[in-house]
Amino acid sequence: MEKPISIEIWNASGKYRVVSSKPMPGTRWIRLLTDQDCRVEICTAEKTILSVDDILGLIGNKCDGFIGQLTEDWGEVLFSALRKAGGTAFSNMAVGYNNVDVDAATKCGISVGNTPGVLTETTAELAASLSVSAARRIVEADEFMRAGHYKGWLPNLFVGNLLKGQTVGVIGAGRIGSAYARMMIEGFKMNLIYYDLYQSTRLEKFVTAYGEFLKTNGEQPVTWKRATSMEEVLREADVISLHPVLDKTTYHLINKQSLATMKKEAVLVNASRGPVIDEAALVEHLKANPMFRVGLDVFEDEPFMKPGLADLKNAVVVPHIASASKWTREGMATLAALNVLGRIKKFPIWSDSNRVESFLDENSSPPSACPSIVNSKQLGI
Ligand SMILES: NC(=O)C1=CN([C@@H]2O[C@H](COP(=O)(O)OP(=O)(O)OC[C@H]3O[C@@H](n4cnc5c(N)ncnc54)[C@H](O)[C@@H]3O)[C@@H](O)[C@H]2O)C=CC1
Ligand SMILES: O=C(O)C(=O)CO
Repeated sequence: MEKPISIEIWNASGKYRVVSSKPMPGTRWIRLLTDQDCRVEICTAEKTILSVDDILGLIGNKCDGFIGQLTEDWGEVLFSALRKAGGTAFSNMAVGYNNVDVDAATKCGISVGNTPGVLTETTAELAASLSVSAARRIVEADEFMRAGHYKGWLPNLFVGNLLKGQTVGVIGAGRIGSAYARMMIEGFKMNLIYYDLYQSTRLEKFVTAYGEFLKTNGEQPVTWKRATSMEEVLREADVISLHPVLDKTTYHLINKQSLATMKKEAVLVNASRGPVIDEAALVEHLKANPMFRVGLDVFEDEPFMKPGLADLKNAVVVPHIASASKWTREGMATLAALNVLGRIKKFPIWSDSNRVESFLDENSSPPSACPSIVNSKQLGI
C-alpha cells in the first residue's frame, strides 16, 4: 500500500488476531468474533482491490485468521505468510473461490472457507432480472424515457422477446443454476434444457411435478431435458444462463464458435465468473447480431469491460451485484467469520454446508462448527 494502512480495531485486548481485508455488512460478524476473544482488525483503506503486498502488510507478524475477498489473489505467498504469522484459518467472503489456490493453503495447513447456502436465491434472482431486462429491453427503454425521446405509444416501440412457452437453458445446474431454472419455469412457464456434469434429479422432479400441476389446471405443461452436450443447450434455448464454477474446464466456455451456435435472437446471461465468456468475441457477436442480447453481472477483466461493450445497446451490464441483498451480504459476512473462528477454536465441520440457517439466526448463538471449509478432507478436519 502506498499510504499507511488504515485499520479499524475491535476488542483490542482479544487473544486471537483476525483480520478482514474489507469492512463487511452488518455488525453481527464482528460481535461473534469479539465475544470469543478475538481482536478484529478491519482494513478501511479506500483502495478497492488490494494487492498481495497490501495483504502481506495486513497479515503482519501475528495473525490467527484472515477474511478475504474474491478480488484478491490468495496463493502460496499469502498462505505462507499467514502460516508464518501463526495463522491456520482463511475464508473468502464468497461461495466462488477461483481466486484461491486451495492446494497452497492445504500445504500450509490453512483451512479455506466459503459461503454457500446464503446467496443462492439472491444470485438467481439477479440472473432472472438480467434475463427479463435483456429480453424486454428495459434498460434501453429507461434511457430513452429519461432522455425525453418518448412521444407516445407506438406499435414498434421497444419490441422484445416473450418468455412464456420459450426454452430456458442452464449451463451449470448446481445450487444457483437450479434456483434460477425454477424461477424462470415457475415465473414464466418456460421449458428447461440444462447441461451439467451431474444429473440434477431434484430439478427434473420439480419440473415434472410442476408440469403435471399445470396440466391438471388446463394449462400447457412445462418440460425438461438434460442435454448431452453444451452445444445442444446453445442450439435449442431462447434464454441461456451460465452458472458453472470457473475452472480450466469452463474458461472461455462461451467463445466465438459457441456464440455462433446460438439463436440469432437468443438472450445470454452471466452471473457466474467473467472468464467463462470470451468477452472480446462476445462484443463482436453483439455488434454483428443486434437482436442477440446479453445480461452481464461479471466481466473477464473486472472492473474493466472489453472495448466496445459499454457502447452496445443490446447489452445490460451491472457491477457484480448478484449476491447484493442485505440479508445475503450480512449472512456471507457471518459465515466467513464463523469459518475462521471455528478453525481457530478447533470446532468440527458443519454437516451440510448448504443448510446454514442456524448460523444466521440473529436471536440465537450459532452452532459451534465451521459452516463450510472446502479443504477439510485434505486437512483431515
Ligand atoms: N455473480 C455473483 O455475484 C455470484 C457468482 N457466483 C458464481 O457462481 C458459481 C456457482 O455457484 P453455485 O451454484 O453455488 O455452485 P455449485 O457448485 O452448486 O454449482 C456449480 C455447477 O457447475 C457445474 N459444472 C462444473 N464444471 C462444469 C462444466 N464444465 N460444464 C457444466 N457444468 C459444470 C457443477 O457440476 C455444479 O453443478 C460460483 O462458483 C461463483 O463463481 C456465485 C455467487 C454470486
Ligand atoms: O459469492 C460469490 O462467488 C460472488 O461472486 C459474490 O457473491
